[in-house]
Amino acid sequence: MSASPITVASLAAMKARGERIAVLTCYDATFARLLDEAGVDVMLIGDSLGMVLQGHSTTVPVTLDQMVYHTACVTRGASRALVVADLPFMSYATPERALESAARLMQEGGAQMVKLEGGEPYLDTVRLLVTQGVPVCAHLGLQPQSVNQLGGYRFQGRDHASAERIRHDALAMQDAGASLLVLECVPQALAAEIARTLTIPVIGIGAGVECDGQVLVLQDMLGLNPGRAPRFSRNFMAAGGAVREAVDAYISAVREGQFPGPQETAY
Ligand SMILES: Nc1nc(=O)c2c([nH]1)NC[C@@H]1CN(c3ccc(C(=O)N[C@@H](CCC(=O)O)C(=O)O)cc3)CN21
Ligand SMILES: CC(C)C(=O)C(=O)O
Ligand SMILES: [Mg+2]
Repeated sequence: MSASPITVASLAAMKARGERIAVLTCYDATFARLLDEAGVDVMLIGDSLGMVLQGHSTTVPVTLDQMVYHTACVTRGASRALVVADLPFMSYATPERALESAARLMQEGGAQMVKLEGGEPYLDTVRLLVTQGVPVCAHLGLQPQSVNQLGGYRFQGRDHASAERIRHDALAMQDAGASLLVLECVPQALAAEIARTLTIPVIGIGAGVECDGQVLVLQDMLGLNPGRAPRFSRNFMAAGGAVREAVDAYISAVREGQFPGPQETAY
C-alpha cells in the first residue's frame, strides 16, 4: 500500500492501470483514521449523513454548515485518502452559490473535491468551479436530492431515453472538466459502457461490478442499518470480527472485482 496521498491524478492513473478504486462514506475523525489506515482510496462526506446520522428520511434537510462541520472532522483524521464532500441540497442552485459553497467545504472543511448531483443544467457550474481550482465529482443516475420529484429511491436508466440522457450527461460532465463520476442505481451494462467510454474514473453504487470503482455508505457495509440498507449493499461484518477486518474485506473485494456480485446487482 502506497502511503503517498491520493490525488486526482493518481485516481486517473489507477483507472489507466485497471486498478479498481475503493470508496466509502465517512462522517467523523475516528472512522477517517480507520479507513485511511485500511487504505481506502477516497472518503466521501456524503449528504447521506442526513439519513444515517440525523435520522431523516431523505438528504434534503442537510445544510451546508453541517457538511462543512463533518468534512472538517474527516479531514483531521485522513492523511492518504482523497476527501470528497457532497454539495448539499440547494447549495449549488446557482453557479455563484456553488462557488461559495465549494469554497467553504474546501477552506473550512479541507475537502479536496466536491460532488454535485445533476447533468446538463449544471455544466456551467462545473466549468466555473473547475476554472476556480475546485475538482468536481459529478453524480448521475439516481439523484437522492431529487427524491421529492422522483417519488422514491428508484433505479434509473432502464428505458432507452433515460439511458441516453445519462450517457450524454456523463460525457458532457467529463468535457466540462469533472474529474470523477458517481453512477447510482443504473443498469450494469450502461455503467460498464460509460466507464469504458470515459477517461475519468467512474465509481458505481448499485451500478454493477464493471465500474472503475465502488462506493458504499460505511454504516450499510458494517451492517449497522439492518432492514434499511439498500439491496445493492453488502454486510461485510456478517462473518463476525472487527470493523477494521470488515473494511479490509470490502477494499479487497472491490480491488479484486468480487464486489458487487450478481445478487447485489440484478434487482
Ligand atoms: N444508508 C444509506 N445508504 C445509501 O446508499 C444512501 C443513503 N443512505 N442515503 C442517500 C442515498 C439514497 N440511496 C438509496 C436509498 C434507498 C434505496 C432503496 O431503498 N432502494 C430499494 C429499492 C427501491 C425501489 O426500487 O423502489 C432497495 O431495496 O434497494 C436506494 C438508494 C443511496 N444513498
Ligand atoms: C451514496 C453516495 C454516492 C452519496 O452521495 C452519499 O453518501 O451521500
Ligand atoms: Mg450524496
